Amino acid sequence: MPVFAANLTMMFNEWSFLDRFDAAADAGFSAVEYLFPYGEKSEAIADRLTRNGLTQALFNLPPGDWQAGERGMAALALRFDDLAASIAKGLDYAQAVGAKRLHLMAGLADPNDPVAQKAYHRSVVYAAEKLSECGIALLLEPINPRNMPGYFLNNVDRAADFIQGLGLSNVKLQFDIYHCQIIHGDVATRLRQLIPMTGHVQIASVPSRHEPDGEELNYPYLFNLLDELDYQGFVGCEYIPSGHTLDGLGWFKPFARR
Ligand SMILES: O=C(O)C(=O)CO
Repeated sequence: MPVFAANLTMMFNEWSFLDRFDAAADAGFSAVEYLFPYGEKSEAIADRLTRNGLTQALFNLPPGDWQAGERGMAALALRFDDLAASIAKGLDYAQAVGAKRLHLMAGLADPNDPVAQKAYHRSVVYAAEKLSECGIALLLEPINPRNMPGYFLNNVDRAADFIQGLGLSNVKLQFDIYHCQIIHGDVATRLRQLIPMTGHVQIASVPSRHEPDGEELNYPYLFNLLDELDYQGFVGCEYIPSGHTLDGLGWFKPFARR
């Protein structure tokens, strides 16, 4: 049975950020993820996790200036020093909250630009080494160009080739089924091929990015497939509830911790 992590950036927005941990646990989740923890003290997050018996599945390393439109720095050759500092900050948080997976965002850059490709390679190798010293996996996530126009890592197959070519044991694919369906389709076949290198899965309906219980993907089939493939990681619920978060959790009832 998949283990679901509530995405506290998108779900439980009816509560303040720290109270979302309590709300997710009350709703039966045993794990959480979110984009960024950096607006809170790591001790406060660690306290919410402990009191609720929650596992911190994943979060993102700092992405540069998000408000100004940055979406990561890994492919930006001129931002390497900022990237190195951001990895140190992310690692401090990860160790405080016990996270074993961190997502490195690539940034906005042309995927065919050799300068960006070289910068991305350098950044990923550097980040992988720093994270491996702490026993943490580095996740790379292809994101569809409709949600994030101009994003460097916008193709699942290219990301998989890149990870395979690197051959670093702690670098893993973040397989967001929503993004994969929009970019390529053929999700089940890609899951079968790529599950050995997949360190985290995320879900949402397509095209609306709502609860995984309608529209063009058959999630019950895909959840069974993850079991059949013996996927041992978390499944992050990175979806925008279509109404109140709790009203949309019917799909989750059979999986909820009691
Ligand atoms: O936009 C997304 O899908 C992300 O997970 C960004 O980290």
